[in-house]
Amino acid sequence: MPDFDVVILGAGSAGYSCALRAAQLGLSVALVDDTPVGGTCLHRGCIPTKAWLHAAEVRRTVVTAAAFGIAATLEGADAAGVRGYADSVVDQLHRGLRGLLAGRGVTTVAARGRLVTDGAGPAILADGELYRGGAVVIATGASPITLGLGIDGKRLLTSEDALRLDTLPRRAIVLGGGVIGVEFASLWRDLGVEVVLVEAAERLLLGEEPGHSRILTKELRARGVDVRLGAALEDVTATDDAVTARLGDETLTADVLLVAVGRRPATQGLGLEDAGITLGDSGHVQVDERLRTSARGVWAAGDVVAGPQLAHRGYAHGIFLAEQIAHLRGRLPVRPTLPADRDMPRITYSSLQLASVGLTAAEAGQDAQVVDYRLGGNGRALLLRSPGERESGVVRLVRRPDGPIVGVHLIGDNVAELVAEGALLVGWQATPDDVAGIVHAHPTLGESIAEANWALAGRGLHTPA
Ligand SMILES: Cc1cc2nc3c(=O)[nH]c(=O)nc-3n(C[C@H](O)[C@H](O)[C@H](O)COP(=O)(O)OP(=O)(O)OC[C@H]3O[C@@H](n4cnc5c(N)ncnc54)[C@H](O)[C@@H]3O)c2cc1C
Ligand SMILES: NC(=O)c1ccc[n+]([C@@H]2O[C@H](COP(=O)([O-])OP(=O)(O)OC[C@H]3O[C@@H](n4cnc5c(N)ncnc54)[C@H](O)[C@@H]3O)[C@@H](O)[C@H]2O)c1
Repeated sequence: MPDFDVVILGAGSAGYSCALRAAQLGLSVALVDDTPVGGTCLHRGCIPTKAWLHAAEVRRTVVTAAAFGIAATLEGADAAGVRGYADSVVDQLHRGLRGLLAGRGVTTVAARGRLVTDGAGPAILADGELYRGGAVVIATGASPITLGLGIDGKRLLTSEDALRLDTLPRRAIVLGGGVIGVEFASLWRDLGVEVVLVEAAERLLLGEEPGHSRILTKELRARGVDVRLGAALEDVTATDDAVTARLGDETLTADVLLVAVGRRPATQGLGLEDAGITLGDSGHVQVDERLRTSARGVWAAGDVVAGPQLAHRGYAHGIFLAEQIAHLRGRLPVRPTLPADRDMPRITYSSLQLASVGLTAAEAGQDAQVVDYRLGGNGRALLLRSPGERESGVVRLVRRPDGPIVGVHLIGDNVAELVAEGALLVGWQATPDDVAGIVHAHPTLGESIAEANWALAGRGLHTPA
């Protein structure tokens, strides 16, 4: 095999974005993965879960149609049908990605790989072939923590199994009230499943504003999810017929139990330590501020690097590394900048949705200025709720004293689409006065950001004096 400018191990969000950008900058690239290009996000994560969430929302729309004056009868929800819909979206994106990689001349290698180093520098060994790179990027992602629970894909599930079910469970236990647990609890409930959501901490979604966690918990409970906080499951047993688990004095019985207690970096068995790469206690690859590992010529990107595990962070890492490597080879005059983890927007696509970027009020400190604008005052937000549903949501802006906006925290229907404006406000370090003159169309959810800005600037329009 010829040498490449860049050899990338792992074709997920981080690896393939690095490949595409590097090829665009004129570098020769090999991309090694033993699964279809696109990684977790495309095949087992973001896209299929959002398809299931959307299908669940369609079912809920039918169930609540009468409240809008529309007569509709629900005949059922078909797991195979939802899977078919999810697969069709994944397939289309996968075909597009393969075409893009081929079109840019990226050499894709369908094989499991490992890092080797010798006197000639780093290389990836895959299928008995050595792919040597001027730069090697480790982007092998993460895999579910299973707590030794004996995942069987039928009764005891990871999120990947939950996306491949042939039939919907009647009853489900979801272990873990982080992003994956909350998204599955929400979508399964909307598909008619009885759900118990068990979280060890005292609230759901620990990284989010505590008040927003409370609103979400209340909303999930109102929709029938049995949310247990500060709770520990013991004695989990799966049989052919059911799964049981002890929760305090109670025994819970369900058709399936989803384990969603976090994901650990996939860094074992890759030859990393033999090649001189230092791993942290959590198994993450240790990198410096430019994503350099401790082995010369080897870089790391995405979920293998400690920090928020998000597809768009993977893209940001991949693009940054491609530009960094091109810069070092004199192909790009500008030295790129790595976006900070703090500026990564975060979204939980449950119903209600949570979306945020930047610092929470507590992180911003005691002297931070905080405004909460209730979406009950926003016409578009009210149109999206069924008549009679009380909680519309909240927009919270956090500002340094008379300084820039450092945090945007949203909860409500469809607020995920608003977080892009939040990312602009926080990323550009805008003050409320900087943006007070920008007109937002009516009636849109975006007006709620304008209202919250005006309130911070001391000139709220539709807010109490
Ligand atoms: C259920 C679920 C839902 C999610 N939803 C969202 C969401 O809505 N938004 C969001 O931003 N993030 C979401 N995520 C997180 C997101 O999927 C990850 O942050 C993202 O995929 C990380 O990209 P990556 O490139 O670092 O790793 P991955 O996408 O995991 O890619 C790593 C690749 O490396 C390959 N690989 C590993 N070892 C080897 C080896 N030895 N040889 C060859 N190939 C190897 C793997 O096969 C894989 O294809 C979700 C995750 C899950 C599990
Ligand atoms: N919409 C999105 O962006 C999205 C969607 C899904 C996943 N993801 C990414 O995937 C990663 C993994 O998600 P996750 O939800 O598995 O992990 P997580 O770390 O977000 O949440 C895990 C939760 O499980 C709880 N927990 C841990 N051990 C427990 C136990 N024994 N009993 C009960 N609760 C326990 C933790 O307190 C925590 O709240 C996340 O970091 C996230 O960034 C993102």
